[in-house]
This record gives sequence, structure tokens and C-alpha cells, in this order.
Amino acid sequence: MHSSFLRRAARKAPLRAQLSRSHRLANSVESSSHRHSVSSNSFTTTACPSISAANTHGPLVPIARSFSVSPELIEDDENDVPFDSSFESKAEPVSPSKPIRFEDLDLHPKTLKALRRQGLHKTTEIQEKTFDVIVSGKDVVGRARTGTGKTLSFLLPSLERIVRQQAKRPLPGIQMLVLSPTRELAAQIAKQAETICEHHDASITSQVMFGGSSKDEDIRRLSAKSPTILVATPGRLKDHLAKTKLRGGNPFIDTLQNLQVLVLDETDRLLDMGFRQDIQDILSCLPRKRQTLLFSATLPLSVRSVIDEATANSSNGGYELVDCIQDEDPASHTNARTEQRHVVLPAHRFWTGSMELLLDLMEDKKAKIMVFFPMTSLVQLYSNLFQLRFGRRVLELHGRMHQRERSTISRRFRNAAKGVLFTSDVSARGVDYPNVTHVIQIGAAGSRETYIHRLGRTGRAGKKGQGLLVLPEIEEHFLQDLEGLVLPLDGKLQNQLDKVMPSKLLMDELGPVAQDVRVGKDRKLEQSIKDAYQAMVAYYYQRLEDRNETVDFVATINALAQNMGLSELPPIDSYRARKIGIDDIPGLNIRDSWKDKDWSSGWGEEPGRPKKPFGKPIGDFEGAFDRPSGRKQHHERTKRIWEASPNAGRGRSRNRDGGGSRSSSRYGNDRSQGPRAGFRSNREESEPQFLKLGWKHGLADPPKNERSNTRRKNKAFQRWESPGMTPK
Ligand SMILES: Nc1ncnc2c1ncn2[C@@H]1O[C@H](COP(=O)(O)OP(=O)(O)OP(=O)(O)O)[C@@H](O)[C@H]1O
Repeated sequence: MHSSFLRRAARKAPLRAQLSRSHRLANSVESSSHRHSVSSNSFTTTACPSISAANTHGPLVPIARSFSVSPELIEDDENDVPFDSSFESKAEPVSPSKPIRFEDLDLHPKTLKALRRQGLHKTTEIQEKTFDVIVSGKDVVGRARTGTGKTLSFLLPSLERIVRQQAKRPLPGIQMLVLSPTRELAAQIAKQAETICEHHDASITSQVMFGGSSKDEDIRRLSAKSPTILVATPGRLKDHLAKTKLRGGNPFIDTLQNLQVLVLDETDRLLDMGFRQDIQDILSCLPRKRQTLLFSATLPLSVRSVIDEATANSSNGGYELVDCIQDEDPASHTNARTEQRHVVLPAHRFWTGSMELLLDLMEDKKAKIMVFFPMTSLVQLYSNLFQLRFGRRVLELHGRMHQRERSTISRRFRNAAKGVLFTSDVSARGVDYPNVTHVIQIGAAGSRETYIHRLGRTGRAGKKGQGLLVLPEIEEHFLQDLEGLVLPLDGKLQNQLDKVMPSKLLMDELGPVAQDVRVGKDRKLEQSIKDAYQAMVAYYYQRLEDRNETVDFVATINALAQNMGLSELPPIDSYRARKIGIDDIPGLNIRDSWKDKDWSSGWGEEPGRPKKPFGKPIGDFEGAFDRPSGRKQHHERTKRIWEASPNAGRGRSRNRDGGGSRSSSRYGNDRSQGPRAGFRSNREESEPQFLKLGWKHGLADPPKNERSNTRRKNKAFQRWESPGMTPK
């Protein structure tokens, strides 16, 4: 049961209702008719020519070090590179279809000039296929592989439409609104918009706004002049729509009443449960007579049916589907020039194996590597370890960092010719770091789509790339989700990782670290290990339960504590373990935390710790299922998700008192529509919600000391980059 959320948005109009008294255009917009009218069967389809699916790669060279970079991928200049300058004429045609010259498109000379200055001369397939349709004003759903220029494919024709409209009859206010699921992507799209507008006169401008940046600054800029193109993340835009009044007292919402084009970039992400409500609310504030453009590299069936329902009854002839990917040819879903491989790590080798592999890769000083981890606490743990203990140059980027620092790190990695970025799924979609040579995924991605988007950070704009999926044995089943992709086992690397003993390189690095942790000399790392351990127990339990897998995941996670020198398994409070449903799982250190405390003082403090007034104990699973203030909200949301879920009524029965029933849920594989999908409320990352409640799990901001720790590490990276400095 897919809700026709766009229609409902129009009916419900919650934000508009909130603002109706102050909004002078409300009535006229409310009364205008919905423009979509055609059902899915009547879509016009512009099929793109078939893309070669053949695996063009030669025999695989299988050890980590042989995961080397071809010289053409490396740029010499490590200094600041202006955005996109790396593409110039070096970029090979992105698609096998015949590219046409931008000059042959009906583009404004000033836009052409900007393209030439960026070194862009010919269209990619998606750009060529969408240009005329978008200029004609039709709604378009566009799908093309990652890194094939979808951003320009909606920016160029939309700008052209706007420029023509302004020449005929100038309209005040925002003409084009682009929504993006992540901050970095929003900034990147805005930068690209700015670049192609730079030679137009001053009346054509762009602005970006996203969470974590100053709202006052947004308002100051909006008040000074309404931008022609506004790029925003849904949360920040919704905030402004609900509350913001510009200088002179005009509500911000008024500036959108002449909107001509709405773009949902990464459509499937924006339409999944984590964002759906925000998008619904935003749509209810926009004029219905507008053009809507939906773009992504992945459009799972569930999302397509949402779009179909939403566009039923359109009066605009429905939308045109421009599809550069063939469903029947799964290999066309990823970049043909990106070589993909996988290895499976045995339980006892997950940690040492993944560390060994990363250390080995970092020996290649020319590589530009992105490493994805399934959760933020692992990004932090591996960054701590590699940066502070192994002395490797690593950048760290995830949702628990301050926005300013996120932007700095993102800029640094964009401009670097080589380097390593450890990141969570905040970097999985859309972000365009030039010349990334390797994408390493440690652990399974949340879905097939996320795998494809992560992989798509390499092999962009016609370049080559390499992808390696490092799966713990307990997640081997994820390969079924990737069926059809050319993803062979890397035999030689697998042999190396199958060895019982870690490599000498790792032993030399890890030995002293484990010793320090054992004798309590590195408390920070110890805490980081405990955080990661506890987060992973919850993560794997939930993930495997969702898939109805009865794999023993405990040995894999316990190996972390063992390998890293902890003297005992990190304790998990029994109350919380019961809430999560892991209290009956053997092999975990489930403890009644109240028994560990020293009650003699009456405050229940741990022995040797400073006495503090007794409060609710803060444990590692704090908030996972039992935050008092969030509990009601949680139940209501679960109920809502249930009702909206196609699987409602089937399955999930957690026995909260007697522990979870691991075999009880049957959600199917499509997490974007199942009940768990709704748990992705920290919208930028696709980690499940149970990891996000409480700061440790990503919902709230981290405490200050955690932030400064990240800042310190990234500063250290900066120092190392300065000439004359060498890592300790
Ligand atoms: N016609 C072109 N010729 C050469 N390079 C291009 C062209 N169009 C875009 N590019 C470059 O290709 C890179 C990838 O473009 P873009 O980020 O728009 O890809 P995308 O398809 O949106 O990828 P994703 O699905 O990951 O978001 C950008 O750096 C962009 O400048």
C-alpha cells in the first residue's frame, strides 16, 4: 500500500495551514487544481541506447597492494583546485551514446561560455536526452548511473527556461528550487549552479541553505535579494517556510509563489520514509503549477509506484521517463569502468582483516580512497586508531561533526589529489570528489541502492575506479541483494585474509595499541572501542533480525574486544538488553548495572568515581528503545509506519518482556518500504533508527568533548599535510 503522498500533501497542507493567516497567496494556491493526471501506463519513455554490460576488466589482480591506481587517475596538483576544473578535456565520454556538443543545444551564449570555461564541451547521455524535454516544460523522471552528470542535466535546461521566461516577462522571487538529502550535496549543487550562472547578469543568482549553518545568514541573504535558484535540504527549508519573515515583514513562503521548477535530486532518498513527511509539507507550500524534475541513479520499484500514484490525474500529460539504465541488465546499474570485487572475512578476522587490508591499501601513496563504514561509531574508532595510533593520514567525515568542520573536511578531500577519507553514509550519495580511485565498503550497505551510490563515488565522469566490498561472514547474504552486479570474489586477497594470523605489518602496529588498552593507558581509545562494540551488537542484532537470519554474530563482534586488548567484554546493561531483545543471546556480557555501583554513599556511584547526584543511569543503549520522553513518540511513529507499510499485519512481534524473538519479523528485502525504513529519522545517514537515539547513536549532537576530539584529529591531518611535518 503506497500512499499517494504528493496528493495527500496537497490536501493536508500542514505548513500552509500554520501560515495561512499571514500568507496572502494561500487561497489562490489552495484552489488551483493538481496538475498531474496520467497513470504509469501512459508515461512516455525516452529509452536510452543500450549500455554495454560486458565486464570489460581483465583478470583480477588480487592482493590489496595490487589494488593500485592507474597513473591517469592521479592529479599532480594538490593545491586548491576550483570546483570541477578536474574534468576538462581529460574526461572521456561518460556514456556510450553519441554525445552532442553543448553548442548544438539551444543554450544561452552566457551559459555556453561558463561551460567552456569549465572545460565541458559535449553532453553526457542523460544531459542530451533530457534537455529538450525539460526546456519544453514537461515533468521528467531521470535515471542514469552515478557520476554521469545528472546535476547539469537538470540545471542547464531549467536555467534556459528561466532565462527565456525572464527575458519575456521578469518574475520576482525564487524560480527554481532544488532539494537535496545531504548538506554536502546541497552545497555542491549550489556551487555548480553558481558556476553556470556566473556570466549571466546579476539578476540571476543562486543560494544554498542547509542545517548546521546560520539561519540568520540565510535570512539576511534572502532579504537582500531572492535568489533565482535556491538549493536546500528539506529540514532547513521547512524551518524557513514555517517561521521565517524577511526584512520588511514578508513571509519567506511568498518568495516561492512564482516557482517554475522543482527538483528532487536523489529522489528515492527524498521519497523514502525518513524524508517523506518533510517533502509532503514542503510540497504543500509550493504552487501546483510548476515543473517537477526527479533524478537519481536508483529508482527502486517502491519509489516508482509512489511517483506513479502521485502523478496520476496530472493535467500536464504525465511525466516523461528518461531512463539510461536497463532494469533487465543489472550490470548497467553501476559504472562499467568501475571494477568491483568482494572478500568475505571469517568471524575471527573481521577486525584484523579489515585493518590489515586498509593498512595495505594506504601503502599506495597515490591512491585517493573513500572507506565507508556501516555506523558512525566505527568511523570514529577506525579514525582514532589509524590517525592517532597507526600514524596514518586519514580524514574523518560523519554526521556527528560540526557543520563547519564537515565543510572543511569535505573541501579538503575534494581538493586533495590523494588521501584517505573514513566516512559514514553522509558521503554515500551525490557528492562529487574528483578522482577517487578506490571505494572500500567495510560491512554491508543498508540496501542495494546504498551500495550502488557508495560505489559511485569512484569512476565518475568517465574515469576508472575500483570498488571492494569487505563483508563479514555474518553478512555474506548481502551478496544476494547485489545479484546481477559483476562483483567477483577476489581470490588472492581472500586467501591472504583467510590466514589465521594477521600480517606482520598489522601485528607491529596493533600490538602496542592493544597493550596500552590492556593496561589502561589509552582510555580514549578504550571508550571508542566500547562504543563501537555496543553499537555493533545492537546493529547486527537488529539487521539480522530484520532479514530473519539466524547467524551467530556475537563471535565476530566479541573479537573486537579481544583483538583490541580489552580485559573483558564491554558490559551491556540488562534492562536495556531486555528492551532491545538481546538479553537471551549467549556470549554477551549482560550485567545488572546497579549491582556494579557502590551504593554505600547512597548515590549509587561506581567505586573510585567522583560522587554525583543519583540520576537516571546513562548507558550505552540509552534511548535505544526506552527514552522516557521519546517513548510515546516512538510508539506513535511505529504505529504510523505500520499503517503505511506494505507489510503491515505480517510478522513483527517483539516480545519485549521476554527478549526479542529473532525469527519473528518478515519485512522482505525492501527496507525502504518496511517498518524499519521509518526509523531513519536522522535523514542524512541511512543507519537504522535504533542506532540514532541518543547522541552515541546519532540523533542528538555529540557532547563537546567528542566534537573537539574529531577536530583534533583532523587538525593533526592538516599538520601532517604541511611541508616538513611527518606523522609520529
Ligand atoms: N558533459 C560533461 N562532460 C564531462 N564531465 C561532466 C559533464 N557533465 C558533468 N560532468 C562532470 O561529471 C561529474 C559528475 O557529475 P554529477 O555529480 O552531476 O553526477 P551525477 O550523475 O549526479 O552523480 P551521482 O548519481 O553520484 O549524484 C561532475 O564533476 C561534473 O562536473
